[in-house]
Amino acid sequence: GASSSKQSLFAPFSPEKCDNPPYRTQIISKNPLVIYIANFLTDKEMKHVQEVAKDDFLRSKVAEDDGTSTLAQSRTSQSAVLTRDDTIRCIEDRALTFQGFDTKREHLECIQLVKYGTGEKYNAHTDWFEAELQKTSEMGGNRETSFFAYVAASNITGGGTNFPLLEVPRDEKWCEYIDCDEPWENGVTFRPIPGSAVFWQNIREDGSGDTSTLHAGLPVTSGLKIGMNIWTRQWPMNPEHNADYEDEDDEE
Ligand SMILES: O=C(O)CCC(=O)C(=O)O
Ligand SMILES: [Fe+2]
Repeated sequence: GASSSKQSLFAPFSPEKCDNPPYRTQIISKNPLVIYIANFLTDKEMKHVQEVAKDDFLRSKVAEDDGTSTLAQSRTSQSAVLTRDDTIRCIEDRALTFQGFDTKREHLECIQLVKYGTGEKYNAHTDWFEAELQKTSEMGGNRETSFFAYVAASNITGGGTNFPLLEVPRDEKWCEYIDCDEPWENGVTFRPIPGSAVFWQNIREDGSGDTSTLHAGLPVTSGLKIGMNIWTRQWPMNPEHNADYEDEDDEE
C-alpha cells in the first residue's frame, strides 16, 4: 500500500486557492513543439517542494525494455517523487490547463524532482518510450508531453538542458534563456533558471515518438541543480502503476 499514500487523487482540493504566477511563454520551435515558460513556478512553490522532498532523494533510474527501471551511468542524479499535496496539485493544475481543457489529472505521472551535484548529468535520451512494456494502457500509454522546470540552481556552472537536434534562429533575444556560448552545432541549451520551465511534445500526431526531442541534462560543473519533471501520459494511468518505481524506501 505504499503507492496509495503518494496519490490521494480524490481528496478535496480548491483550485481557486492556487497562487498562480503570471508566467510568460515563448515558442522556441513549432516542430517539435517546444515552449519556454518563464516564471512557471513561484518562489513559495520552489521552497515547498524542496522542503517536502528533502529526505526522499534516491539515485535516479532509467527505464528498461522489460518494463522495469535500473541504475545507470548515463543518469547520475538523484530523484524524489512528490506526494500530491495542495501546492503540488496547484502545479499539476497549471500544467494541465496549459495543455488544454480535456487533459485530466489522471494522465499525470507523480511529479518528480531530480537533483544534480557537481559532475552529475543525464545523457541524451528521449522521455518517450520505445519499449511496449513502458507504455501499456495501465501506464497510460506513452509520455505525450514533458515539462522540465528548474527549481534550484545555486552557484551553478553547467547543468543546462541541451536539445542537440533543435535549431533556433540565432538572435541575441534568445540569450536570456538559451546559452549563447554553446556552439551553434550543439543545438539549443536552456539555462537552468529557477522558476522557468521548458515544455515539449514527445509524441507526433500519428502516435509515434518524436526523435527530435532528444535532450540531455548537461553535467553540473559546479554548484547544485534541482529540476522538476511533469510528464503527461496519452491516457489516464492506473494509479497503482504511478511512481511505484521509486517507492522502495516506503516499504516497511
Ligand atoms: O536535467 C535536465 O536538464 C533534464 C532532465 C531530464 O531530461 C529528465 O529528467 O528526463
Ligand atoms: Fe528527459
